Amino acid sequence: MTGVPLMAAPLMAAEAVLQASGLTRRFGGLIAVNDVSFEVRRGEIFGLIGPNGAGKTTLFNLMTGLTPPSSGTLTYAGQDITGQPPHRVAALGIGRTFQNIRLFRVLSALENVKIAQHARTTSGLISGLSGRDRAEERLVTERAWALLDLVGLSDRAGEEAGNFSYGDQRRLEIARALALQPRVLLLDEPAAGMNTSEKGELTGFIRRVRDEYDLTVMVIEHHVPLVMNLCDRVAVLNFGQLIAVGDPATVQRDPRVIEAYLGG
Ligand SMILES: Nc1ncnc2c1ncn2[C@@H]1O[C@H](COP(=O)(O)OP(=O)(O)OP(=O)(O)O)[C@@H](O)[C@H]1O
Repeated sequence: MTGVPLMAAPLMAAEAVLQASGLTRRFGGLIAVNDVSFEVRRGEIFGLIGPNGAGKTTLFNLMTGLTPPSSGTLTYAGQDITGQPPHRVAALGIGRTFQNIRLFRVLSALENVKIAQHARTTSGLISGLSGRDRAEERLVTERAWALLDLVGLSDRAGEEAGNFSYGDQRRLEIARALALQPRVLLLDEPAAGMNTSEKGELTGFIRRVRDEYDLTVMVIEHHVPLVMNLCDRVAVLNFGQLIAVGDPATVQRDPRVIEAYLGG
């Protein structure tokens, strides 16, 4: 995988955007992700569920370059991106949020989104913050407002991110991830810490973001009813192995899935 420039290729409808083939990750004697193969199709919302420690976050880390696989391959829009570092994976169009919120808590919502965008602009973070390139800075600010508007936080743009509720922080994280203009968005437990009404709004919100940005979405979520309602297809991991993939109704009836969740 050296010397070949990776280009973001145009995606066709109904094609596989992401393809994992035999993805495996060992940590010493533990196999956290074990020979996992699946594909995510363009435009779908693809859920990833499984009991604690099943390997879901490790799989996201493999897909975003944070953790290199022990074996197996990952293809994005027809290109082999196995083992690419996180910044290249992000530049190719795979964005993500994290289970543990990673906002700059003392910066405003607007500044958080602007900083994320500077990862993509020529002026960069430092000159962006000092306002050196004014034309680009104006564009970055306009885009940041548009993203805050999309996630319903434009009326709180000046507030420190650390003061926001979990729900608002998670929506701000999504705005930050979108600032990198991804085609695929991986959401790691977006409902974690949300109250009931925030959870209730999440399904409509994620669908709206998917539609407006023409995204493919992959989501890890523990709240099974939410996943079943939100996702077009669902994959289930158990002890690192993929035990089911399919539409929510079929997966929910699968005896291996029932056993994994209820312990037989
Ligand atoms: N860096 C690491 N070093 C060693 N073991 C790890 C590492 N990362 C994950 N693991 C182990 O791999 C297994 C899968 O962990 P992972 O966090 O991917 O599961 P998960 O399905 O996301 O769990 P949860 O739902 O609790 O977040 C666990 O046994 C975990 O302890």
